[in-house]
Amino acid sequence: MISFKDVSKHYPNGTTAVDRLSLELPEGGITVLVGTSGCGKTTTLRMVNRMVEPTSGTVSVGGRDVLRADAAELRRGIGYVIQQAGLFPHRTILDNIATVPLLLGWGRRKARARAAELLELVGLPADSGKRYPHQLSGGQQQRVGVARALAADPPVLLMDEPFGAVDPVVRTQLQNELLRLQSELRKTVVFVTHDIDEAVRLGDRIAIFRTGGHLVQCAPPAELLASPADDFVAGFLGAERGLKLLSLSTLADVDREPVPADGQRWRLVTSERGEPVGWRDTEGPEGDRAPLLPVRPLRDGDSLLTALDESLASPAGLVARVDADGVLTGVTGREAIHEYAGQRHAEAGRAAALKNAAAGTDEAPGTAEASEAAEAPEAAEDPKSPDTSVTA
Ligand SMILES: Nc1ncnc2c1ncn2[C@@H]1O[C@H](COP(=O)(O)OP(=O)(O)OP(=O)(O)O)[C@@H](O)[C@H]1O
Repeated sequence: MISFKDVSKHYPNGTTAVDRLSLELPEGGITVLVGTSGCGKTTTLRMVNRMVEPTSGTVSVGGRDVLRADAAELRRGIGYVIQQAGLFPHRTILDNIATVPLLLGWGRRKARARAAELLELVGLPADSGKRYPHQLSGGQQQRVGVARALAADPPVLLMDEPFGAVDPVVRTQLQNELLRLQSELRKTVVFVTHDIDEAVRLGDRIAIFRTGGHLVQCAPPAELLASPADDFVAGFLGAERGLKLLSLSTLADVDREPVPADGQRWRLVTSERGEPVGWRDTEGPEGDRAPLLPVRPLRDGDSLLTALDESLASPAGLVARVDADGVLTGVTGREAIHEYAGQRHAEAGRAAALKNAAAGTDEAPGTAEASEAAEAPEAAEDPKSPDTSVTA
């Protein structure tokens, strides 16, 4: 869908912002560009909609060289979201969202109706449409920015640090919203961030750049975490790579074990409806009258990192697992989580090794050429990216 072939961007002052970049961005997936400040992420992003033109090489969208396209037409097919949303201050929220449909000549009524639909899609109340940007919170403005970018249903969405200016709680909400929207809309998204945790959460693939506009590695998050190409990537991913890898898996991936039977030390006490209410130490001096210790029941969709945390907090070393109604369905122990984490790590590492082997020795692991060369069937699957799954 989007492809960079040997693309460089040199500015007249001698700066090389992007240096011989070759990269294929999978259709319908989120590719996150990360790297140190000034490494060329924004320049790369802006070459997609031709806000910046490459000095050499070819950038194409949908098989078409962007330099041969009419710039205005090209941009209508590409949504663009920036930090601080960039809304027009003197237009209402509805009119902000309707900007591109109006430019496309949709007519006011149809454009407004589409804007109202989008307001709902991004989780804003209908009455916020009549307000002006300054009357919304920063997080709400970002949602409007996303709605505006999606208004004409473009196949491509460029997002340049869209959630960089909001607090961590709102940021997590916006990330969840984006993942929800993306599961419905399947846009080809290019997302720039400084935050590696954000990249791991959102990316089907992560491209890591280093100063001077060099792409160092591009791979699914699990593969990057299990097998960083070099010390720079490892440093960028930070400590606790194993834990970050756990955050990519869910509890559904690990088997349930039976709830401890009577006669075992820790009893999981449940309500009449079968909801876990606490752990009781039956071997303590108070026996069956011992006070209950807290339990935090988890569902299949909770991340394994959360599950590991709960297993450490649980006096029994067990996670209480419940169904959608909160009813106990079994438990999972620390050891099982640990064992699964080890396997996943090894699997992702093997996938990266296979890719390197298929690509020859002189390729950095996970660069575009390398990933094309190896579609290994036994590779690790990336849970977030059905379209790009088994990318090896
Ligand atoms: N118009 C310009 N003229 C000259 N140099 C530029 C211009 N735009 C960007 N640069 C330089 O190109 C390099 C890459 O810039 P770019 O904005 O793409 O980096 P970035 O990775 O997005 O940075 P940041 O994370 O800080 O936003 C930087 O050294 C920057 O100073």
